[in-house]
Amino acid sequence: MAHGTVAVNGNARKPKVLIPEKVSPDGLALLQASLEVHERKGLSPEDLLQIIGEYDALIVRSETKVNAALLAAGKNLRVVARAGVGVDNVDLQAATKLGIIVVNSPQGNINAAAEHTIALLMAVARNVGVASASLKAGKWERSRLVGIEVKGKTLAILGLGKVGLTVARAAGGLGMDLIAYDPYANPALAASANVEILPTMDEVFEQADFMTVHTPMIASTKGMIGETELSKMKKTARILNVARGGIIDEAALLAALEAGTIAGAGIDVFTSEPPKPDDTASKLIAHPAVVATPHLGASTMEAQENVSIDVCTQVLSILSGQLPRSAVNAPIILPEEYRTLQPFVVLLEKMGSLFTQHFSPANTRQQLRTTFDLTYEGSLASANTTKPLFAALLKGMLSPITSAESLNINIVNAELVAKERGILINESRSREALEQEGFAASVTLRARLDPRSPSASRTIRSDPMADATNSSSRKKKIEDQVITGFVSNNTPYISRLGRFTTSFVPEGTILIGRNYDEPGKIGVVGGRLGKAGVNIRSMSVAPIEGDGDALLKVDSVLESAPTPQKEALMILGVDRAVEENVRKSLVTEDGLLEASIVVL
Ligand SMILES: NC(=O)c1ccc[n+]([C@@H]2O[C@H](COP(=O)([O-])OP(=O)(O)OC[C@H]3O[C@@H](n4cnc5c(N)ncnc54)[C@H](O)[C@@H]3O)[C@@H](O)[C@H]2O)c1
Ligand SMILES: O=C(O)[C@H](O)COP(=O)(O)O
Repeated sequence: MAHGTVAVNGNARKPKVLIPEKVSPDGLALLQASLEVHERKGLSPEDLLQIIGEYDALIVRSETKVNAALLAAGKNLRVVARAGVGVDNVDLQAATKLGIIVVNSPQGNINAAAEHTIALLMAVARNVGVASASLKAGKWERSRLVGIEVKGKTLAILGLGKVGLTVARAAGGLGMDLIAYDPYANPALAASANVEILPTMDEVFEQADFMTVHTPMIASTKGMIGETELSKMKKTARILNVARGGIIDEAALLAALEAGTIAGAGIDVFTSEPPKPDDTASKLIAHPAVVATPHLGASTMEAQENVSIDVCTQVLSILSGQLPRSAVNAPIILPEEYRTLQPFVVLLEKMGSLFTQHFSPANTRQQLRTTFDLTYEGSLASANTTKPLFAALLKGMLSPITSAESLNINIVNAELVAKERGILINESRSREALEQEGFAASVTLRARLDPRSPSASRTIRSDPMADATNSSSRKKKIEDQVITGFVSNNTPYISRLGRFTTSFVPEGTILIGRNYDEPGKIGVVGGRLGKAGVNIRSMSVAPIEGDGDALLKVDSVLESAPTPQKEALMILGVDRAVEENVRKSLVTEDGLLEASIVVL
């Protein structure tokens, strides 16, 4: 059915859309012809709950709390559109369960957020806020309000994604030197913006005259700038946050400003918005060295026009049965492919996430590899399409480092997203039968060390010989970052991880430990986990792949070990999160050589 009408009790009616917040009229105008558009600002949550049942679409910004109760009351709701990026105010899980598509506008306000960052940068450098307040109070304080210039100063960018790069280009125009920390940044894009990517966060904090934060707000970035990080900054340094409240620990920032260990801050976002009078954020806002704005990053006429047109176009698409451009929770797989590919979609998503978490820079002290070989083996080599598998792998790879709203990956946009992120995945098919292994199909993901081809983000080779021909010349360049998986009885399994053969279900919180293959290791690890209140639910021990007796020769750290020793991998499913100090406590002479925690 077209979006012109929907059938209610056999009677056709125009679909209805509710807009309870200020959304630019430019997009709403697109809806008027075919939908009944109701702009109803100032509704209480109770009012909203009362009327939501009448509507087919809901368009919001960040203030409306689209919680599970509201979604459940929305009997006719097919789409919730967020006119902006952040979907923190939408219960995504509940929406997905109810089959309601949530869309957003991931690009529409990037420039506005970047320009706002530059506004805060200049305001902090030149005391614009204090000076304006002082003048309005009838004072003329020229000597007290001497500022600094930004030209020639070092701007450190934490998170070199869409906003971070736009800030970099503008700040480069102001004559600033640019450095960044972002383990997952696209090096080519960084170089094109004259940004030097530094390998550690410490170096970035030490060198910054100005630091600006543009990471997503996810578990790994929450409070990532605290007392320790701030103490590494120059006393003359200033810090900016136009990303999300809570990435910088507000109490630590206030303490650093009060102690004079940093010189100033420009803040647009807060842990709780609007901050309550007793919140630390309110003390921060009141501090004379702080320039603060009430979450205005996206508040420009242009950005509001962009996001409004973007989401309204998507509302029209969804109501007419088409795939939207930026659905936060859209299905990766079309119904007709569901039966055959769905279990492998799950496997590939898990493999991608496992790759990022296990082989992440935190564990290996290396950057995430950005060129991969993905081989479909056995019956999977004859699949009509591998697009959903490619999309699932990419989604899995990015999920541990990306907020939900930026993770809108589906079969329509996966290749483009990979290209934007600088991730090159070469797909190939190998029809060799796998029957002897006990399952019909498997998938192998292998990271490459060799220089990457800059052109395509997805290439497919169906000739298995192509791999064989090149394999010997490439062998030395390919390192141990390999994962193989298969599906049995609709359950995904990992059968190889790095140099180790294994068999485990990638599900829940898993501790992966590499150790010398000696008695007593499991006892040591189990004891230390037990002491920290962590129960082991499942366990498997994996020898080195292909040759359980192989001696350790490959790892550079261990090459320098006095006598080569056998190694094994310990894979423990645990019942709760393992704190960083507990993980570290496992890496000792009598314990593990290396430990990573992954959540799958
Ligand atoms: N104030 C506003 O009104 C406003 C407007 C738009 C966007 N935002 C916020 O700005 C932020 C950036 O948005 P974006 O569109 O550029 O996102 P993005 O996903 O394009 O970029 C985020 C970058 O952060 C990097 N990153 C992830 N974890 C990291 C870590 N631990 N250390 C260093 N880098 C890490 C990622 O690799 C990525 O390059 C988001 O938090 C977004 O919600 C705020
Ligand atoms: O997530 C976003 O898009 C920005 O933070 C802006 O939010 P807003 O639409 O409430 O201004």
